[in-house]
Amino acid sequence: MAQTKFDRQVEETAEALMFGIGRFLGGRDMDGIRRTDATFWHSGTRVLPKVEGRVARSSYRAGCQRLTFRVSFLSAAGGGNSWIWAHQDTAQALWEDKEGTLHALQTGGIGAASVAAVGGLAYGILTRKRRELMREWVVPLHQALAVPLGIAEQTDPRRYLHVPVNFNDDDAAIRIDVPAHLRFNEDLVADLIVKKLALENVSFTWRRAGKDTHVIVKKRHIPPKALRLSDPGMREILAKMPESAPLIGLGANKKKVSVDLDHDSPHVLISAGTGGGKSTILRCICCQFIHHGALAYVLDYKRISHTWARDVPGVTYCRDIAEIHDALIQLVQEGRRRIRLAEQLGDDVLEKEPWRVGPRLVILLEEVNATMAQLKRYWQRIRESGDPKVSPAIDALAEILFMGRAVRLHVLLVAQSATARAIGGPEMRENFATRILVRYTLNAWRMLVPEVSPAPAPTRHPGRVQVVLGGRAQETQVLNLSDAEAREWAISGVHTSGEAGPPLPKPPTPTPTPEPAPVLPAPAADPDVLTDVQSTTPQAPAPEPPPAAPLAPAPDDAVVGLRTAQAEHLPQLTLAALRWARANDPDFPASVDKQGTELLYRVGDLKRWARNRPRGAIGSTDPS
Ligand SMILES: Nc1ncnc2c1ncn2[C@@H]1O[C@H](COP(=O)(O)OP(=O)(O)OP(=O)(O)O)[C@@H](O)[C@H]1O
Repeated sequence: MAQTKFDRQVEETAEALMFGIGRFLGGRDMDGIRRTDATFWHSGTRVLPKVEGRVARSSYRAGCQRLTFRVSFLSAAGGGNSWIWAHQDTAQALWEDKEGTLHALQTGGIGAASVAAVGGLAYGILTRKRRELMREWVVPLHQALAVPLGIAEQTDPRRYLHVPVNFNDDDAAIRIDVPAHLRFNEDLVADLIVKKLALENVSFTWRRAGKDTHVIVKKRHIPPKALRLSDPGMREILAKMPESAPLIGLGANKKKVSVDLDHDSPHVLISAGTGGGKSTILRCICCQFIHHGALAYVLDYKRISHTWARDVPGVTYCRDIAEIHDALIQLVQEGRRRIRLAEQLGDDVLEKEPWRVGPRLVILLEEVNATMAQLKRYWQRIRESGDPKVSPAIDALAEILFMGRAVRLHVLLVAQSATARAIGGPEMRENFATRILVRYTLNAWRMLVPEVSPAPAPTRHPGRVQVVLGGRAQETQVLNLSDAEAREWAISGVHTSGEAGPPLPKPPTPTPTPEPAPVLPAPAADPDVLTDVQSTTPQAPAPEPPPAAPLAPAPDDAVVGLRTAQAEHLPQLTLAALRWARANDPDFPASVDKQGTELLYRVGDLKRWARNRPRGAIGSTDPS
């Protein structure tokens, strides 16, 4: 007898029901399509060939996990129904008192929404790094590896790319599950991993046997974990570094990493978040320059970043904004003088005797973001009608940065966030061919080092930095000199031994700025110091300057005892405070003469000390 249409429908429905129950119990996708290589007992790792469209995460779960979830869900739903059934009276009461129920639901809803919002925010913050890892490294790596490995592109990268958040740390291990058929080019895959994760000096350990095929990627030849002057051979390495190329630290394979100001880049940019080790880097570089006879200008608006440089011969420490302003203007004048001199000397002479333009001048500019803002504010305060709007000190810095290596003026600039605006425009950043980045964000990297992409993952390892030069980033462990070591290294060089190198000028004393300060402060206290720094005649490296005609001493050059100084120049301080400071403050100026038993001091020195002294600290000399 022929089957009726109704019979066929019944049969088809029964068949579909049977399959549905089978898929439900087998933990398979309910539409019957097998999308991943998951089995009942094992989770899947990749999407099967020819599967189209997005694959849900649940498709990767093992069948037994999905079955457990389904049964639990049904039990919960059944439980809800049975609660209503068992509590019919309560349910009815809620239904009858609709307003009360709605009110309770509203209040509860607001509470639940608040909890959800706070939870969502916390989740967002806690998973920020992981999301960044996925977006910046894991997904791009997957896009590069999918085809060479023969893995479907819809595959969830997390299933086979096991990349830890801090994968650039020394002991991190990256594991990549590869297809067991091994029909792929291992060299190509390894190359893509290195490129896409911006790795350097890594080892690959392949496991090819059996089902669990994978490769483990680890760093090898890592830079030293820490680097101190007391480490074996370090002093010798430091002593052998060329005068123009101080050591920054050691890279992988103990490779020396340095910056050559004569050949690589005349200026250096250091970009780091707070506590990233900026002062340590500057200390390390700067003390080596001073060791070789350079003059250093520390422009430190934070006042205490480089206590090691206190009283080191050849160092001018400018702490307050008036001093920094004056110093920059003085330095640009010196730069212009050197340009003229370089023109006279000609390239041939300079090639052989670059020191002819004068000793190397190294300018440490700390916290450029804050200092620039302060320089602007200072200029607005002291500027008079007819003066230019832009601070001449900011202009001076820009000019120095454009002066080039021949004038031997070098800026080591530190920025927490080296935005173009902070350092005076995007073109200014181009003057820093060498950039040292520490604890950077990816945005900072893209802004400062667009030529190196992708960015190497930052690490929190103390003293570990990326030194970028010529389109290449080198991971480097910075030499960590203590204050005492830096000081000792700085003063153990030509400044004190009087060895080779140009004769040392007296470091310029920036003009103390009276209130109101002068409009365009000339380097009044010592106007010719920088212009005296070097002979302008090619034949004589160290001629004695002709004896200058005696000048009437400027008011700040007057020499007085403490009592007179307090009464006439420092009325804001008490005599007791001055005496206390003389006994306790290491920055208190040295006496220049004696009258009977009374020590005499230069007025300018006392005024400068008074402006820079720590305020309000315990044991402060501040009378207020
Ligand atoms: N090369 C290094 N080796 C080991 N530890 C280092 C190194 N550089 C910095 N550190 C550690 O980081 C700390 C902060 O360093 P440093 O003072 O140089 O940072 P900073 O960026 O100047 O800080 P701040 O922003 O507070 O001025 C140091 O006390 C030290 O513990």
